[in-house]
Formats: sequence, structure tokens, C-alpha cells
Amino acid sequence: MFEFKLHKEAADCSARLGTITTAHGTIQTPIFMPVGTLATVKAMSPRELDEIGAQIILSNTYHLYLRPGHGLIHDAGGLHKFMNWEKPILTDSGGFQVFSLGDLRKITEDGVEFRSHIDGSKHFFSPEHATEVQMALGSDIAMTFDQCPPYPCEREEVRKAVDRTTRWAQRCLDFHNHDYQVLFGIVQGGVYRDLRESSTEALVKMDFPGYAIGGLSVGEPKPLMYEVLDYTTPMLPREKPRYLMGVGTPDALLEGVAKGVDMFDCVLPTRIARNGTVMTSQGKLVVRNAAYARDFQPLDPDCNCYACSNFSRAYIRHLIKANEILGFRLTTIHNLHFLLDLMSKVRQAITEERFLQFKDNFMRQYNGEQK
Ligand SMILES: CNc1nc2c(CCNC[C@]34C[C@H]5C[C@H](C[C@H](C5)C3)C4)c3nc(N)[nH]c(=O)c3cc2[nH]1
Ligand SMILES: [Zn+2]
Repeated sequence: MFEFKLHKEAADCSARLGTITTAHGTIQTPIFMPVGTLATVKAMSPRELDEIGAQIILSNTYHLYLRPGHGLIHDAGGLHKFMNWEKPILTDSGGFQVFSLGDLRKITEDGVEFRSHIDGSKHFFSPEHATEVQMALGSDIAMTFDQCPPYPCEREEVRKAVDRTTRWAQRCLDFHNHDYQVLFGIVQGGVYRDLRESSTEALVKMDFPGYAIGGLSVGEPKPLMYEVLDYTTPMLPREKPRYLMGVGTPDALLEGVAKGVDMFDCVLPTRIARNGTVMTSQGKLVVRNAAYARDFQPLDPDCNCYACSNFSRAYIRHLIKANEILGFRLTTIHNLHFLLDLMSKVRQAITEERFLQFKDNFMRQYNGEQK
């Protein structure tokens, strides 16, 4: 069961407000999806995720297939039951991971042979197998098995990856059969406009219920990513959700929304939290720095999250320096709350037809310019 409804479109940019309805509940878009690689959003319990307003989380085929195995998770009643997260889950197909394993993998038309990063054992992912694993996990939204080229990449290489991704998308669609899970197609094409057009055209013909823009946020300069978005999002069906994979930082989220993107995922907030960096309305703050040793303010004076309501920078710095688990939990709670709260302010701004102003004000503050 899956439905996307558009509620409002901005008059002065491509930002839009929508609702995705799935078997495990509804999602308000634009949305940021916290990432839970190993069936957990690191350092967070489902209750804490719920408390900070997470509506949907991401998990991953590649990692869960290797450990603990999709069969075990299926026998546990699927991923929702296994990790006790009863809201929507999106799984990535593993395409991105196996291709980023570098020379640990061999690509053929039938699929990708790769060595496990855990124990070096040999495995093989075909479009059908990646789809079968996601069906066993029982996520609400599954992704087709695609080939994500690196950046930079020769045009001819990108063209081959687009054609293979298209053939693999069809194979995923032919194989897919699940009573509530839907498949999203993933558009490739690197930074080549004509290849983005042919990838989009081929996938739109297959009539997926939603589309991801892949092959970006792989090291290309941000202005180039924005240029690709400018011509790619308008080619995608207006009435279907658009998911920009692997993005991102607050500025990229806001730019993506302005260009018509509805869904985002990024490991950044949880990853930088673990090395003591937090996002605040005044920009990034590296709380482990000595400057904060005697700073008894909250991480972000404008934030009302559990970390900012109960603890000081000095205390959190102390915990991080001492490698205390609570330290990472507090910075993670804050960073996820920051992005989830940012997206809730974005939805409010679109509702009140003042999104571009909101974006400019936020960026001025976040980049440290005085109002
Ligand atoms: C960062 N930039 C970027 N990411 C990208 C991803 C992964 C999205 N995040 C899922 C993921 C990926 C890793 C890390 C975590 C957990 C799990 C394994 C699932 C998020 C992508 N995934 C697919 N299938 N295809 C892409 O083109 C792609 C491009 C990306 N560009
Ligand atoms: Zn906070």
C-alpha cells in the first residue's frame, strides 16, 4: 500500500508539501530520513527516535544480508518487528555499497560479485537477489539495484552504467512481488544532461511509484550537483515523490527542497556526532575543542532537544573526551533533532508561502553572517 499526495507547491520555487501513506503510517514531506545501517540508528533507541520526531528511517540490504542475514530477519517477522520500529522503513538496494567496495568486486551484466567487508567471503548480488533481500526485510520502500558511477567518470562509462541500471531496474520490477512494499526507480547519468534525460525517460516509462536521484553527492562540487538537480527534477513526474540519495548538509537539504526534492537521507548527523561535532543554528560547533571546556551553555541556545535542555557544552565535551557513550548519544540526539526540526520548519515555511525567505535567513545565520 502506497500513496503520495501533493498538498501545496511554492509559487516562487519548486518546493512542495506532500504526504506519503504507507502500510506503517504516513510521512510528511519534505523529509529527512535518519540512517540505521545495521537495523539501528546508532546510539538511538526507537523511543528516542520517536520522541525527536523521526517519521521514517533508512536501513540497508548489503549490511543486513551479510549480518545477521535476511533469512533470520524474515523469520523474526521482518525488519519492523526485529528492531521494534513500527513506522515506515526505506531500504537501499546495496548498489551503492557494493560499487564503493572498490576492487573487492567484479561487475557483470548479471550482477556484482563482491567480497564481504566483514570476513572477505565471496558473495553475489543480482537485481533479483537484491530485490528478494528487501522483500524478506519487509521495508515499506525498496530501491532498485543500480550502478552508481564515481565522480569524475568518463561519459562512455556513465552511459554504460545508465543502460545497465535501466536493464536492472526492469529485472527488479519483474521479480518484485510483495503485499505492501513498493519499489522506487533510481535515475543515474552522472553530470551529463543527455544521459540524465535518457535514464529518466526509460525509468518513467516503467511507471515506478517514486523516483530517486542517484549518482550525486559522490564528490562532485555542490554547484554541479545543484545544476544537475535543476534539469533532472523537472523531468520526473510531478505527482510522484523524489528522493535525493545521500544528501545531506543543511544547505544542501534547503537547496534540494527549493529544486523540488521531497526525501533525503544522510549519515552525516550521526557520523559527525560520534566525533563530537554538532550542527547549530549558528553553524557547526566542534564541542570537543578546548574552547568549550568551561562553556556552561547548551550546545545550541536555540534548541529544545533533550541534550540542550539538560546538559552543558562543558559536560558533553568532558564525556566525548572520556569516550563516554552518553556523550555520543547526546550529540546524536541533538544532530538528528536539529535536522528533523529544520525539515519541520521547512514544511511550515512552505505552508505559509515563505520558504525562500526562510532558506535565505537560515543560510545567513548558519554561515555565521549577522542578520
Ligand atoms: C553520500 N552520498 C551518496 N549516497 C548515495 C547512495 C546511498 C544512500 N544512502 C543509503 C545508505 C548508504 C550506506 C550508509 C548509510 C547506511 C546504508 C549504507 C544505506 C546510508 C546511493 N544509493 C544508491 N542505491 N544509488 C545511488 O546512486 C546512491 C548515491 C549516493 N550518494
Ligand atoms: Zn539540541
